[in-house]
Amino acid sequence: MTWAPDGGPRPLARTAGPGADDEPEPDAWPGAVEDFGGGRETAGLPTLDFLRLIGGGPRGLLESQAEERLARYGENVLPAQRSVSWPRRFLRSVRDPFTAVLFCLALVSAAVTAWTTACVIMALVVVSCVLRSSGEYRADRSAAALRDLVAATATVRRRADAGSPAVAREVPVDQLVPGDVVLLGPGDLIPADLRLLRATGLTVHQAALTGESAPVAKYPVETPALLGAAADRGGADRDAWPHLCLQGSSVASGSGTAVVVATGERTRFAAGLRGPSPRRRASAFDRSVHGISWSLIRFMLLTPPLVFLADAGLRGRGVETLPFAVAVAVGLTPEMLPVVVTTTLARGASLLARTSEVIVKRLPALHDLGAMDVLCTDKTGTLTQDRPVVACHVDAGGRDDPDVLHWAAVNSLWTLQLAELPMPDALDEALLEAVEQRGDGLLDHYAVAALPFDPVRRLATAVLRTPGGPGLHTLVVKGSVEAVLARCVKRRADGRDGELDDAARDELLSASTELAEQGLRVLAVAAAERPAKPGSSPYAESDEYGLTLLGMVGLRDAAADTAAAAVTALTRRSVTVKVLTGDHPGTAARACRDIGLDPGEVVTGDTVDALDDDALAELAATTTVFARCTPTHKARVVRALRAGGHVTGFLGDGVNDLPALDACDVGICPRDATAVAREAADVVLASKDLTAIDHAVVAGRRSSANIATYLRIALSSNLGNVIAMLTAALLLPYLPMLPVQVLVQNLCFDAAQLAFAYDRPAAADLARPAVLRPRAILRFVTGFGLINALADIATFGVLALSVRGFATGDGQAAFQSGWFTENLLTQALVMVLLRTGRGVAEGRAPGPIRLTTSALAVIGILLPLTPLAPALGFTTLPLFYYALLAAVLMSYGTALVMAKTRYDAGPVGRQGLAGSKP
Ligand SMILES: Nc1ncnc2c1ncn2[C@@H]1O[C@H](COP(=O)(O)OP(=O)(O)OP(=O)(O)O)[C@@H](O)[C@H]1O
Repeated sequence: MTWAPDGGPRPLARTAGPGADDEPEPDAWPGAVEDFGGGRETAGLPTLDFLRLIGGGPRGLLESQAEERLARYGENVLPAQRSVSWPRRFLRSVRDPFTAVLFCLALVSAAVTAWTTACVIMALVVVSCVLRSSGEYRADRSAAALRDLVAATATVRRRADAGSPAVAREVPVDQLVPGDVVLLGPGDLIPADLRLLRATGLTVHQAALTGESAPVAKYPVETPALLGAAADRGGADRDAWPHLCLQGSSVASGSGTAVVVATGERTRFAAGLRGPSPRRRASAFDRSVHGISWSLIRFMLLTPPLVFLADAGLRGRGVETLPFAVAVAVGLTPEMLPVVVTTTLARGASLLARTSEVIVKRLPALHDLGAMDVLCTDKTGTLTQDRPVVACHVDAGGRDDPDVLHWAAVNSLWTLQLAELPMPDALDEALLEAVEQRGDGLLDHYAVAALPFDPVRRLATAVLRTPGGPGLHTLVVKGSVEAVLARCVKRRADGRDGELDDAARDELLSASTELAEQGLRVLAVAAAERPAKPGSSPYAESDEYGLTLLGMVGLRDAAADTAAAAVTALTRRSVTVKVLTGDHPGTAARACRDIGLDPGEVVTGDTVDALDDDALAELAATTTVFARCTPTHKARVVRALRAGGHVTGFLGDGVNDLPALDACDVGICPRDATAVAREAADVVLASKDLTAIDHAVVAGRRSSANIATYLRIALSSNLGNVIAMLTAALLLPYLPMLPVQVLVQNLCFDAAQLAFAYDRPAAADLARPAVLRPRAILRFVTGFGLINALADIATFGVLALSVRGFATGDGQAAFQSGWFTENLLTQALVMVLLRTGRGVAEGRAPGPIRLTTSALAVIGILLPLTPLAPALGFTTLPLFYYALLAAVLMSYGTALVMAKTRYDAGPVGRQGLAGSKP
């Protein structure tokens, strides 16, 4: 990394574009270019020619020009953010694997001319797709509305009219137009395709474009010779061109001023979106819900051939049983799972936004919040207020020395001034404020170059013209004690410079630890005077050597008001909180103690570097605080925790948290986080109150519990029915239910179960991480499926007693009607009794559940008595049957309650949704 004195056209230097003085008026350059796509010809033009071509200038557009261009080129919105049309939405839901399997089963039925079965299955497909697309439409709309609340903004320079000065102001990113001049600082998203006019130590993350994880240096290129070289290096690949910053990347460090060359769908990022979308890492949601779905689909596909073979082998039936076999497979399918999942998550997310101001940007993240058992968080700005106040300033001998504060503030002032950062860092602001209060003049110095703070190097440097020393430059460096000390050879104590031997270094390190243990953030300040470099040779990192340590500044940053309450609440919910910070181990440990979190033994980034992935996973499981972490360390710890089987969340607000936010299962950030953190996070906390995370966790668990309830009840009931149906099919000379009856029953049960999206789960389900584990669900389904099958088989007995001609074909319609009624009634019973939230504390079932279970029971009893009955092959039943059926239902209900009580007290039940690990 290099930087330059006195602003010349050099890499990473504060390099001036065409100055404000020689800037022609915008009207002299009519916006004549239709294609701002940054093609090679335009990107290869010298800056001034390019600005002329696009009708812009470094002082920014006039507001009227910006309006015109907005009308002409449209909003700066990516095609993927536009709303999806209804036909596309419908087609997308058809692509769901459950729907695809149903579709295949309908085709099989049509192939054997079982038209009624085929039609009913198709009706099921259409109902499920319509419900799913409309659910998704509502979910997308509310998610988009929620996302708008945290929409990104960009800092642009615009003028009210030709005579007015340029004013930097925030505009929503979608209002940016070609020719706008944008200011960039650390943590900013690159809001469109940009060409740099100036840059200071600018590096960008462009992993989304190139997959390259390390930040890449960017700088303006103006002279034809340099431009030619850059173009040759970059070739057709514009990501590699140093003077172009492309949408989809973000600022890692430094600052810059750039002109917008392409917006919306003309950006390179938008072009990439037209191809296959990049795969997101598999989250906890993908692993559980998708895992369960695929196990079921395999099971469903196996069922028709098995039923068909059993019927053919044991009863000698032929191809006529195929529609029945298909109907049984359909009966086994929880085809409403996607609808229940979407409705449950969307409802949870919108409730959360209304009640706790938590914005869930990606719906499955709500499930992942509920499943999260470890929350990693950074310290500054999340657990602390990020409003530091200077508490002390000492020289390298430990004596109070205002000069140290003075030089630290000089460094802050000039790194901010030269870097033209849109927003100052809180530490720099605190230093400047402290000096201002003392009435100390900082402008006696004139800086020639600066390298703003970089969280990886943990240093910021300003180069000043040495007052009264012509031909001399003074480097003023501030940063973490370790980073600064490593570049020092002397120390200044009591106004005198002395050698810095190993003993003195150790002494200084322990002095900084002492300050840190008092909860202070510590900055070391150093300086060096040396001959000025000639204008053409830029300063580089390698110039930060041979410094004299001036001393240290301690700053106090109080704990965030609600941090302690949030940690207590999360611990109570069995979520382990871990802190990953770039700060000093002592400061981190003290900050933890201040909020009631035992820091244990603090591990530093150096230790992380020394461990392989397995060893790190082991250490991460038992460590509470990782300090002196670079962004890469934070991401490695998060990945290690995930590899160790933990569903891991990350709460962070800065550019140094970006890799960790990308690596975790669910990324969370506060609303005033940097734009890039807001973009990367799945969940945004809109209020300052950190306990909102606890509310979000509860909402996630509630959603998962409701999805689990649906799965357990749908699958156990379906399994019981299928077992009983197969038994009956093998014993009876006719089918126990006509295919159409199986499908109607299935449709009614599916519709009733949509109410589970509105259920209120048991308090115990909200106390632990809610991971949907296929094995735990399967055990439940097998046990309760068998009880259900027994109830069905008992109904055979009842039917055998009450229906005349039961064993011969004469009683077929009555048998099938009786069994249909029993099926719907047992399903209603199961829905009420197997819900988790039916304890005294939870009160009555919510309205939608009461309504749909009642409707299910009423349809079960009345449908065989309605005019529709003959069309469906039903007939009326003797009253005696109903009396016996009541007895079966009572016994079944009692058996269910007893089994459920035993299950809840057993090892799997006690673990709640989590069950055993898959
Ligand atoms: N503006 C700055 N100028 C110079 N040094 C800084 C500046 N900001 C932070 N530092 C130093 O760099 C260290 C690491 O800072 P970094 O921003 O990576 O982490 P943090 O903000 O302290 O913690 P967290 O990771 O919890 O947000 C700090 O402890 C401090 O010594």
